[in-house]
Amino acid sequence: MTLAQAGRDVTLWARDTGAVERMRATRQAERLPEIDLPARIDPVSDLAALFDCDTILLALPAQATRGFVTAHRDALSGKVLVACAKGIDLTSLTGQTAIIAHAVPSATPALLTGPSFAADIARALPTALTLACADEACGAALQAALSTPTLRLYRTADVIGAELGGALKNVIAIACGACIGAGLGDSARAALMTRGFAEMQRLAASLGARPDTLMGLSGFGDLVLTCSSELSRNYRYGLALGRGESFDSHTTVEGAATARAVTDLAAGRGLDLPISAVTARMVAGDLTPLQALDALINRPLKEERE
Ligand SMILES: NC(=O)C1=CN([C@@H]2O[C@H](COP(=O)(O)OP(=O)(O)OC[C@H]3O[C@@H](n4cnc5c(N)ncnc54)[C@H](OP(=O)(O)O)[C@@H]3O)[C@@H](O)[C@H]2O)C=CC1
Ligand SMILES: O=C(CO)COP(=O)(O)O
Repeated sequence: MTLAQAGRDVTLWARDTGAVERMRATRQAERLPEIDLPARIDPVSDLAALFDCDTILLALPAQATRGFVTAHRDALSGKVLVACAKGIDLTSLTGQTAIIAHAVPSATPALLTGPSFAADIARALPTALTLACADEACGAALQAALSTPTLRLYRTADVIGAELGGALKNVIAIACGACIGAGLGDSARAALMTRGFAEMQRLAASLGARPDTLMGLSGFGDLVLTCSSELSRNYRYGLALGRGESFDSHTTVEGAATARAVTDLAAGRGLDLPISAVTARMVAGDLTPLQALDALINRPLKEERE
């Protein structure tokens, strides 16, 4: 939307042919109601039109990326593939760019991440994001190509740090939602955000991320947004857990699978990540929010820096 508003031509592929036909007819997308699609967006359901593009932004749910890039590895060969999903793949326990590099070694993987709700960007509200690419020349070219008058991109070569920030904050957002949903208060949420951020930094460091990346838009920035806004699906899912309510199982809640992946990664590295661990157990239905609180608050006392 923002690229087309800025005068660039965009091909928008989706697998649902009915949804594509409705987009072409109404010039609106069902996921972004009441916002008109600019004329420069061309909605298509034909994969050949997608594969005509040299640069492709992949905005599938994180657990679907591996299947998609593997199924289309030949057609994606040599492309610049920009992952937009925020999650750790449960099968490989890797981030989105590693999945792309594994499935399509000739492609250049990159990542677009940071604090942003799709509806805000589509409405041309000001937004700042992180563009991560290990290939610095390609990263600079993408930064220029994808920035618009309302979307300001910052660049980094620390892809691991950027993707871990975006993935891990979703787990903490579920915990924060559960905290508020269970009536535990804003002070408790601030504690969860802060100690959750410490867990994000600990895991990211052990996987080779640069500490300053976690302090940026893709880490701290997105954590703040997702743990405090009811526009976030991860936060709303947590709210439902906290209130003991059901939640629409068709809604994409990336932190649910990533909480499990984080538990596996932490176990393999001997890391203690208690908030992520109880969140994974809440998501699995093994722990109520009050049992999770009990497990966290009664842990042995320690220094804050540990
Ligand atoms: N929405 C937002 O504000 C933001 C989202 N993101 C991230 O973007 C990613 C996608 O989120 P979002 O777009 O909101 O999710 P949605 O659930 O709204 O949309 C996912 C889209 O992916 C399609 N899809 C799912 N599986 C496949 C598949 N195997 N092959 C092809 N298409 C598939 C769905 O198609 P169908 O309708 O046919 O199921 C749907 O069009 C997530 O990782 C999210 O964290 C990041 C920042 C902001
Ligand atoms: O990543 C997002 C905001 O930056 C979107 O958050 P949700 O997936 O929780 O809706």
